[in-house]
Parts: sequence; structure tokens; C-alpha cells
Amino acid sequence: MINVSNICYIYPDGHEAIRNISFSVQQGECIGIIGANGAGKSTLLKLLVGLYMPQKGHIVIDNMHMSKQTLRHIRRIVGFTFQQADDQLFMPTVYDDVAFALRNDGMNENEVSQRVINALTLVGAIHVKDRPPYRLSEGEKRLVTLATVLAMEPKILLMDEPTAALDPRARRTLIHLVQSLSHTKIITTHDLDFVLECCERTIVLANGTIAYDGPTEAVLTNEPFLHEHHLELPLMLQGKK
Ligand SMILES: Nc1ncnc2c1ncn2[C@@H]1O[C@H](COP(=O)(O)OP(=O)(O)OP(=O)(O)O)[C@@H](O)[C@H]1O
Repeated sequence: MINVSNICYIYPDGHEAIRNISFSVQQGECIGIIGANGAGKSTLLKLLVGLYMPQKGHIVIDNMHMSKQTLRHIRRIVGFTFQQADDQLFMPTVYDDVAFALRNDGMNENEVSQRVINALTLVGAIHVKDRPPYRLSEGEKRLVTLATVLAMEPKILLMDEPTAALDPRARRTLIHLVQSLSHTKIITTHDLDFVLECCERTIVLANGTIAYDGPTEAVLTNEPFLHEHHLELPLMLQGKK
């Protein structure tokens, strides 16, 4: 579903945030991307959704080489939730925000309504559908952002820090939701318990390179390795020591 081959990304100020990274993702996989602050997680997600183009290497998504020409098509396949929910919400009501891209696609209002209601119900945010997004709490905004993406029915879901600002119940709803979605999913997060529960495979980034790519449990139980990369045992495993 995704093939990343020897990509590098250097910011305009000369900072090399991604250094020669390669990996492949099979359809239906759920991958956690973890690593210390500044390791390159958000940059990698932005490369995967075509917000940035790598200076070296290439990315293939659903058999399409990512380029300026294929970007429009790739964006229909890949749904992306940002770290800053405000960047994705701009309409007068939550309903209109979730409906925005569907209406833009020329979908009829009956189907729009069905998809909006389904997506908001799925993420547990149907009760805020008539409210202005800018008045919502950070956690509510994140759930609504996810609904805007799910309503588009993408094949691939990329999520940047999805559990940040969620209260325990909303976090639990999100965990159940992520576990139930059959999409190919790539999730960057500092919430290692979330990774343990949702992702069978984990990639650890360090200074823009891949320090580990393999089964989640093997890496999240390796305390010396975690410490070396400014990470800690997930809380769920700390009691088991
Ligand atoms: N616009 C930018 N210009 C220059 N350097 C940047 C820019 N954005 C990020 N960086 C640098 O690129 C590196 C990777 O940043 P990135 O945001 O991808 O890290 P991250 O792993 O997502 O971090 P965090 O966990 O703190 O969100 C960091 O050293 C950061 O300072």
C-alpha cells in the first residue's frame, strides 16, 4: 500500500529532518511511529501526505508514484489528521466542516448527511454537530477532525498525535475505533500505551533515521533501548516489571 524508498528531507533552513529512510506498509497494517521530540515523526507524515516533497528518494502510494501530478489522486486515498486540529476546521458548524469535502466533491445532500452523521457518531462527537468548531475543547476538535477524514472514506489513515488532549473516556473510544477500522493506519504519538494497544508494528525514529522497525511488543518491552531513545516503558507494562 505504501513504499518509501531512501527518502531525505531538508528544511529550507538547511536542517536535515529525514535521512535516507525506507520502509513498506502492507494493506491493513497499523503502524505506530514513535521517537523523542524532534526525531522527525511529523515531518515523515507530512511527506507521506505530500505536504512536503522529499529532495531524494521516492514514495509510492497504492501503486502511484508521488509527484505534483499524482497528488490530487493520492489525497483522495490518504486521510490525514494534523497535530493542530484548528488547521483543519474552519466552517461555521461542525456539521458543515465534516460535510465540506463531500459537498466539494459534488455529493448529494442525502448522502452527505448520512456520511456526516455516521462519521460523527463513530468518533463519539455527534452531540457537538451544530456547534461552531472554534468553541470546542481541544479534545472535541480532534475527534471532529478525525470525523472529517473518515467521512471521505480514505484507504489510508495518517494520524499525528491523535490522543493528545483527549480525556480518558474519549481516548478509550478512540482506541476502540482505531482497533475496529480496517484502513491501513500510520500513527505518530508519544502515547506508548496507545501504540501497545493499537499497533502491531512500530517504527522508532531517531534523528531522522529508523532506529527500529518491527513488532511493537518486542520494542516496548526493551527498557534499555527505550531509554537510549528518550522513551519509557508504557504504563501498562510498568506494573509487570
Ligand atoms: N519548518 C521547519 N524548519 C526547520 N526545521 C524544522 C521545521 N519543522 C521542524 N523542524 C525540525 O525538524 C526536526 C524534526 O521535526 P518534527 O516536527 O518532524 O519532529 P517530531 O518527531 O514530530 O517532534 P515532536 O515529538 O516534538 O512533535 C526537528 O529537529 C525540528 O526542529
